[in-house]
Amino acid sequence: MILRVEDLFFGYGRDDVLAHISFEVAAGDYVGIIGANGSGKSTLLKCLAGLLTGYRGQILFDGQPRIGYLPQQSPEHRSQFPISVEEVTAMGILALKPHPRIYAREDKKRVEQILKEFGLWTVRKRRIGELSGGQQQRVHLARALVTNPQILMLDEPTNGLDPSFREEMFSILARWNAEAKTTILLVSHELNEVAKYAKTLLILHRTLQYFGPANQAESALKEVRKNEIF
Ligand SMILES: Nc1ncnc2c1ncn2[C@@H]1O[C@H](COP(=O)(O)OP(=O)(O)OP(=O)(O)O)[C@@H](O)[C@H]1O
Repeated sequence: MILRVEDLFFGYGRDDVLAHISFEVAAGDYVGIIGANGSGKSTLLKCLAGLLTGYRGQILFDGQPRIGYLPQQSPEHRSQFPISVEEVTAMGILALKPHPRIYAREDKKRVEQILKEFGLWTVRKRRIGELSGGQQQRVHLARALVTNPQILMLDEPTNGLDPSFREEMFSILARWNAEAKTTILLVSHELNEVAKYAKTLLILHRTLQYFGPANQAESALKEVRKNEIF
């Protein structure tokens, strides 16, 4: 068990967006989080990533795992910030360091390694905003993975990407899950891909509708499809 959630409640205002959420994630699992628009998926992920406080209930990790987080981005929010691919990736490492944030030789090596792995080495000096949407998302993923996190949380990472980049994103995640044993929590609307790659499904609609093996989620998935919430 790497993560346990016990009777989680969260509301932005008076009404709860999440209620009575309890589940346990085993180390090395790949959890697909699905549900209708507004069902609380991003909110749940932000609570788990430590970005939202003020929830009730418990979110317990085994030890202090490094967490990689990829926020939701829409194509119209692509970065115009004048920062290079290499700098964005290095920020993944620097963000974890205490002040003063010294960029050591081994950090530079690690950044080089991940940029090469993600096919970004040749564009490392380019401003991130000059890249295609798919390439930008690859940079964000490299930034989230450069510290070898034990848990990777992603909020609709294929949003706005064309099918070839979508497929690439799903296979990169599957490879990290299989080889590096990275535990993955993925919010996605790509129901077919999630059902194909995730080992566990979490279906949310303010409360937990289903949490269990993806290959036994047939009737829960039928319900989701019947209600045309995708
Ligand atoms: N910062 C916020 N302040 C107030 N309400 C919010 C905020 N963020 C989300 N909400 C509300 O909380 C509810 C759940 O939103 P959330 O973004 O978690 O859903 P979601 O399942 O991720 O939706 P989508 O699939 O559309 O991304 C929605 O009713 C939304 O309007």
